Amino acid sequence: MGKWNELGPNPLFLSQLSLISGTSSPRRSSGSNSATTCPDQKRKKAKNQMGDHPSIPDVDYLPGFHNHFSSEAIPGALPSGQNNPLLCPLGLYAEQISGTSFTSPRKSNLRTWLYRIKPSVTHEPFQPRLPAHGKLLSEFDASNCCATPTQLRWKPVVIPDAPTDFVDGLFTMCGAGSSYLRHGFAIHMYTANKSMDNAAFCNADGDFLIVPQEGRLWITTECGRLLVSPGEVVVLPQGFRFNVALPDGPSRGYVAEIFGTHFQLPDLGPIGANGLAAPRDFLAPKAWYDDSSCPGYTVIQKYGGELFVARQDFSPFNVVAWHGNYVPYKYDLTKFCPFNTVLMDHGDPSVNTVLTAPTDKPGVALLDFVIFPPRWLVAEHTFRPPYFHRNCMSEFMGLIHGGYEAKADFLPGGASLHSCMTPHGPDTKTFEANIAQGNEAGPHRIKDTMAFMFESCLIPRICKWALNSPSRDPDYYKCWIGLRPHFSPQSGK
Ligand SMILES: O=C(O)Cc1cc(O)ccc1O
Ligand SMILES: [Fe+2]
Repeated sequence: MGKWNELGPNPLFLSQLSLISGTSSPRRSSGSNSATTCPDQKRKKAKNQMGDHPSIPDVDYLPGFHNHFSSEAIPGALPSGQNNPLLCPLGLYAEQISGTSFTSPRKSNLRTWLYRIKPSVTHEPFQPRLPAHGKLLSEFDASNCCATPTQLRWKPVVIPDAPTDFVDGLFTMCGAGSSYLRHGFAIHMYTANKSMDNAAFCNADGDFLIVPQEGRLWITTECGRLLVSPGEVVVLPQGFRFNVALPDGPSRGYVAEIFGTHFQLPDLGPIGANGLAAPRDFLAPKAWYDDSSCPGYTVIQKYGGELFVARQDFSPFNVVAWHGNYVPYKYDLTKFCPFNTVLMDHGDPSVNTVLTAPTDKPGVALLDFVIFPPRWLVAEHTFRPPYFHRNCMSEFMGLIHGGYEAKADFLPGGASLHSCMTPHGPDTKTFEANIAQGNEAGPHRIKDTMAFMFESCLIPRICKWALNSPSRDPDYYKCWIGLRPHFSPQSGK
């Protein structure tokens, strides 16, 4: 038996893993900034009162995109007038986290100053995490992946019954480039059912954009805490340590990872100064800290696609105050303000870009995050669903809930990949249904849906386990086979 079954981890492997790593019960933080011992006992009590999953306190956020924020869990914890005084207020340590090179132009420079109880460096040496995870990649070449131009679709991956946390439940689907060379992307998915125990994850390779599809994520970061529900997305920038707890248990979702750049808001061009995703709808956490000493806490670092662990005796979420513009943030997709045609023709999907990770070529994205939200379709004498097309960019799609306007059989939690120049478009059912409506179709509101696309200028290589997965739909191509000629040279139209 292998370490993994279908696209997820093998239960036997996971139980061995938790024995080896010595983790036991899900870890929640002490909550209020005062504990001096490991908060496991407190957490277990809270957990029993709440049933199987952690309770979520009310949290509020700082609005704005890439703003220069300041946040203090204790008033006066931020030094005034300088970043690293000889003695910081409250006896804290000053630590900077850089998201861009020190010398990046000011308009793209990202960094944050963290004021913490102990500095991050206070840990034992990193060791390879054993047994090897085996299903995460950040280098994509012919040795570990396959290339195929065929249209690919996957059914929703079953969430395992065996205890699986966010890290063990992550698996790469496809990607291109290299985290070492700071250019590329990876698309992962996750299925999980339990909170991370006494552990934080830290991705040295790139930024994660997480799209939960089932189950909320209660994410503790060094800047504070975020509750992320399906329908919202969260960006965890390169280098931040975070813990993912699952208040609803079974969880599934998608992750786009980008190497060498960060997400930004798209330019709006002729749309003007407003529209699409508004900066004020992006929410960063407020400072929150956990001063527990906690023997056996592990930091799991993804570095060059491999996982390493380091032990320390305290919670890494010990930042009492911070200021800067390099922060985790979340965004509620229902806040998106879509623009589109008001007369004819189907506009290109780029008009629905929420966030873009640029390359050095103007207008060419390493990775665009595009959504297909509820909206009115009003175009006259127009085929309204997505057109048939071949795109020089590659398109990975997922569905959070509802149906997708181009595909009758695309399921929430499923995925599809149409790579560079691979033909695709509406399936036979969608095409025939729209043609049958004729030119008289009135305004139509697309409702109760949220599909999305990760679109990249790089050609993705596909992980072997994704290609061979039982979740893959071998009959996907049949959705177009029924398209028949409507050609009628005598009709004049
Ligand atoms: O292929 C897809 O379904 C995504 C898509 C949607 C759309 O409205 C236009 C082009 C496109 O690639
Ligand atoms: Fe497409």
